Amino acid sequence: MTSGATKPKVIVLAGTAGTGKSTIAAKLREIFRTKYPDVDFLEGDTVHPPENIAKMSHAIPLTDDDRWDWLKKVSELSSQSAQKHSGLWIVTCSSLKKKYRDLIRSHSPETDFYFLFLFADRLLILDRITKREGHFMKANMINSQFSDLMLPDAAETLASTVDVDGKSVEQVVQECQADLKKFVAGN
Ligand SMILES: Nc1ncnc2c1ncn2[C@@H]1O[C@H](COP(=O)(O)OP(=O)(O)OP(=O)(O)O)[C@@H](O)[C@H]1O
Ligand SMILES: O=C(O)[C@H](O)[C@@H](O)[C@H](O)[C@H](O)CO
Repeated sequence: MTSGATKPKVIVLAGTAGTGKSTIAAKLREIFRTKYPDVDFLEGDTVHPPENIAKMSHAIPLTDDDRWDWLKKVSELSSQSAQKHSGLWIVTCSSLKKKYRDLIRSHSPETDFYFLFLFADRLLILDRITKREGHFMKANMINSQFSDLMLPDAAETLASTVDVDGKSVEQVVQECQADLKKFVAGN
């Protein structure tokens, strides 16, 4: 646990496949290292059970039941990492539905989670995923990702959405930093 009354903080880079979660997580890590030297990020995809990866590789969308244990693991591992590494951690995790975010939060109540959604229109994501090589997630999964997607509304606290359409990585990073300013500085 970190000192004082501050809870450990986890930034969850959320959104459908191909929105730039890993790209932006790596940039934010470099930025936040000036204040949190030990901060790093967990790639949520690396803790999926092999059955989930096999399903997605065969273009079979995951169900809620496929996702529960994975979401608990994402919650646990990132919360523990925040506690061990100067109080801040980053994780990439689609977190598509509100009930998934609720589970991540309630599974590690000792930690504050901020869900930062990256969002772009389906056609842009389709184009990116079609061009991306060597990833298990293929373009034929995009429709199911969008039908599960439930962006946070104004009533959901510690959550926001950055529209990435037509924006460079640098522009997206700037908007993410602005959204996270209060969360990261609030200690
Ligand atoms: N703002 C941007 N402009 C143009 N291309 C981008 C931008 N952000 C990311 N990309 C590119 O889009 C592709 C998807 O990015 P990335 O792998 O970071 O997304 P992701 O959300 O982590 O995907 P997944 O969840 O499927 O692993 C990559 O080829 C990346 O280089
Ligand atoms: O909830 C899901 O369906 C999955 O997490 C996917 O979103 C992928 O793991 C990820 O985005 C990689 O493309």
